[in-house]
Amino acid sequence: MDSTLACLAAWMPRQRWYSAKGRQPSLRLVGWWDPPTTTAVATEDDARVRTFLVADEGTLPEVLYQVPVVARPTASIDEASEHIIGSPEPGTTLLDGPFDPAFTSALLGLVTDGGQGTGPRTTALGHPHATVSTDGLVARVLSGEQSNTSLIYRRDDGVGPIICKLFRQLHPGLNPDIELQSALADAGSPHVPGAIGSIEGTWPDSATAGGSVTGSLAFAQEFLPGVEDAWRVALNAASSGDDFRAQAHALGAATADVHLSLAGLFPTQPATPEDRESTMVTWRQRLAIAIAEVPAIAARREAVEAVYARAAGTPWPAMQRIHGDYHLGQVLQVPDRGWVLLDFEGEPLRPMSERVRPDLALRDVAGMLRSFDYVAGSIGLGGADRPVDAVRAWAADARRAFVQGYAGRSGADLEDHSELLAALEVDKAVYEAIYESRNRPTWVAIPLAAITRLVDGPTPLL
Ligand SMILES: Nc1ncnc2c1ncn2[C@@H]1O[C@H](COP(=O)(O)OP(=O)(O)O)[C@@H](O)[C@H]1O
Ligand SMILES: O=P(O)(O)O[C@H]1O[C@H](CO)[C@@H](O[C@H]2O[C@H](CO)[C@@H](O)[C@H](O)[C@H]2O)[C@H](O)[C@H]1O
Repeated sequence: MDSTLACLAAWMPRQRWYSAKGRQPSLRLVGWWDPPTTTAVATEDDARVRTFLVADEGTLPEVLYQVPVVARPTASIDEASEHIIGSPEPGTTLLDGPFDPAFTSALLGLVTDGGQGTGPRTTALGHPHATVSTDGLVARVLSGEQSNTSLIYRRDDGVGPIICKLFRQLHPGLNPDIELQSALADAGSPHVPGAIGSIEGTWPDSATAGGSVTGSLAFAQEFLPGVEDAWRVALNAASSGDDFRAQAHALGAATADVHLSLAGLFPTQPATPEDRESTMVTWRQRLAIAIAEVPAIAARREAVEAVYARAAGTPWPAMQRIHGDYHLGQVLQVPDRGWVLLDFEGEPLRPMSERVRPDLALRDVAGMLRSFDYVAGSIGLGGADRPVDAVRAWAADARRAFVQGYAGRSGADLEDHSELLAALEVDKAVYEAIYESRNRPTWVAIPLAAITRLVDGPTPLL
């Protein structure tokens, strides 16, 4: 067992989903679950599928990771495979589960047919949400920069594609990605993919002797094939100088639609003095972390605090459930359907307990406004042919059109909340500075420049 943990500890730091970049994990085994014996995997005798739940005690608070592995005889493995985790005992090799059909078929079976995976004081319960045919579906791992691991299941003829997201970091409670998107899809919103099923886990609670915790392990949705995400669409448009105003306007309207739906499906509440205080505390704590990790921000500390103080002195709209980490990469452009939103998990750097609370819908508006600036910033970083001023003008146009689309559909007058929106934009840029310094240090210049610009003279809304 120890050697399995040692294999995982050596391998995890190289994985995109591992959050403590640059540091070896200090792993404790919390539990594991094996798929039900009814799934296809049971018939493959030389593959053993096991999903480990391991806590990294080297971070505060500790992070609980979900790590599916497949053990196969070493003799049957291609040594050059990129998906080898290690060899815990002579003759056995552990492989990264999402790249092995024994795991991917077991996962799909649980999500679409139901059933229960089990291990010591650990279970994985499948909750099918829609009836789908899984005949002939073959899995591949979605490549790219992701906090989780997503598998796309499809047939050669393109029939029935499904995407199943395996949550890598586990938290108690229903994951907001499942909670919000399933509710929106069931209410008939065209702005999220259809829900197909999920897996709920129960594992030992490290905080209470003998206690257990229940939380989400995986979520499967309709996969929308052959579409581009809004980041790619916007980047192409900005690089070639194409007009993006109509698309940005429609994106603003779709965002407002989703906010209106969420406000109808989940409770809303007026922003109490306690809500304001806790938001201010979060803003200040985030600023302190950002200054510690990106010292250049220190020179702007007072100016940032002044923006926060101005926002605190204005009326706030009601709080409601929101997307929580809204940016262009979270939206797909789908022909004949319009903009479709994904990934309602909230900001990965924020504690889950905060992400599931009612929040300011303007936080999402601010997130998308920052994203238009990122388009310009990333083109600038890449040394593009287009003049910087032209790309900045493109971003300003997109910003205006998005705000108009949002205001038109929601009926909200954003000018009434411009101080609050400015503070949320600054807070998002502060978050991004932390995120980039940890994950993409060469991009940190984008949020840094934005902080300066935003505090020196707030960007006009329109
Ligand atoms: N239903 C879907 N249809 C098509 N593509 C999708 C779908 N869901 C996710 N994707 C693609 O997968 C990427 C990652 O998904 P996301 O939910 O944002 O994962 P993560 O939580 O790992 O960031 C998205 O940016 C999108 O390109
Ligand atoms: O998609 P995730 O939930 O993993 O979000 C995290 O990563 C994003 C980067 O992939 C990051 O977004 C930032 O970069 C985007 C361009 O790559 C840009 O469009 C966003 O506006 C910017 O915030 C996101 O902040 C982070 O939480």
